[in-house]
Amino acid sequence: MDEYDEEPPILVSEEQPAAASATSAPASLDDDRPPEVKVPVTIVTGHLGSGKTTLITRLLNDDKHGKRIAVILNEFGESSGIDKSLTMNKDGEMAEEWLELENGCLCCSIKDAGVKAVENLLKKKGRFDYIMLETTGLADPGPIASMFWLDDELQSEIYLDGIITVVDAKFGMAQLKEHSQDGTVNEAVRQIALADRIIFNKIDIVTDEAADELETAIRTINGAAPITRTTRSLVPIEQLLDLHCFDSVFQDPFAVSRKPAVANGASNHIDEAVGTIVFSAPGAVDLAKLDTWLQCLLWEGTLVGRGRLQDVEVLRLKALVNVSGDDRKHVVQAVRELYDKQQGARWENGEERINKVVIIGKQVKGIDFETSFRQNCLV
Ligand SMILES: Nc1nc2c(ncn2[C@@H]2O[C@H](COP(=O)(O)OP(=O)(O)OP(=O)(O)O)[C@@H](O)[C@H]2O)c(=O)[nH]1
Repeated sequence: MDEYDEEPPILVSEEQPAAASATSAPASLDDDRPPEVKVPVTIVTGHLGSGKTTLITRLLNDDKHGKRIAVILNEFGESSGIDKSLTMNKDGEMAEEWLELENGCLCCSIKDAGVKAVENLLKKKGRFDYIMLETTGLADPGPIASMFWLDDELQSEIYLDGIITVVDAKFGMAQLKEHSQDGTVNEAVRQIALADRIIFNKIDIVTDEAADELETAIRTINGAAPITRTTRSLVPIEQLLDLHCFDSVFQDPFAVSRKPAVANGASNHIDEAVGTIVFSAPGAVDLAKLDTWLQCLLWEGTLVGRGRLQDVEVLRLKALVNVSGDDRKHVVQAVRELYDKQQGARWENGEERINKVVIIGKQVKGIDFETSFRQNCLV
């Protein structure tokens, strides 16, 4: 694979001064080693009891994938089939013990799936070739995802493959309807908004109508992530691992987003404010203009040519862009105010060079991002 060997991706964050950030920030694929050397990390998130541990346990017990997966679990669920909690509290410090399974997989249960756990895991590099990281049910996966962009050491060793969100078919609707005390987007909605793939689990205990209603609500929030209905988180491995959601061209979100977003007013009681905007625009993008556009949107909350966006909060942005003078596709990924640009594969001969943008966030509906993009990002 030589797609990533020419130009480092750009990483920027609000904390970094804008002038320094875009060119000098560490890049996730910017060293000399081919990307294959880096270990992929998949974040598995989802509300309490949705089936995350069930999903990961299946993967651990499956030896057909031929991977030595290292799993960081927040805690072992009853269903894990692993009857030993491996976290011990030594003098107030968390000590980790890694359990090696028969098929070579490694497993560790900790209270906090943060940088430290991954750093400790990397000391065992060579003994695994994939990392699954389960967040707690109430976690916002945004900061966890961005730690793989922000931490220099981590991102030279590993890359974020994707975020998988498990949704509970039985309680998912109630979880989406919960209103957070401070009026911010609740965690269940956030977890869906950030997902690259959605596992719609526990289908066995709901009616088709209830499942359809919830799927419509999910689709209203995130119109881009493919949804797979499952029982006991049973999902083909190729829908979980090696998705390259963050560093390659995403699957055509246009196909799923064209589905009708709302049926029977299904989403009327959930946090309606969160939705997905998808648009495409022909033409070539000027990278500097695109940076300005993204920074205004993600850092300042303004849309170039339109001014301040009242109450808008971008939770996730993905774009495939045709950069002027470059025969490779560029992929933009943002999780809240952090964004990352990377070169992808070459445009095929005869392929239509079109820019595609997906924006998932609060109060984004009805805003004309497309016109602003066309007028301010193209050469
Ligand atoms: N009926 C039914 N039960 C399921 C399904 N998937 C998981 N469960 C059960 O739901 C419970 C919670 O599953 P877990 O996999 O532990 O969920 P989790 O998301 O890891 O839970 P937390 O770690 O508490 O957030 C367990 O008792 C599972 O056996 C399903 O598809 N159908």
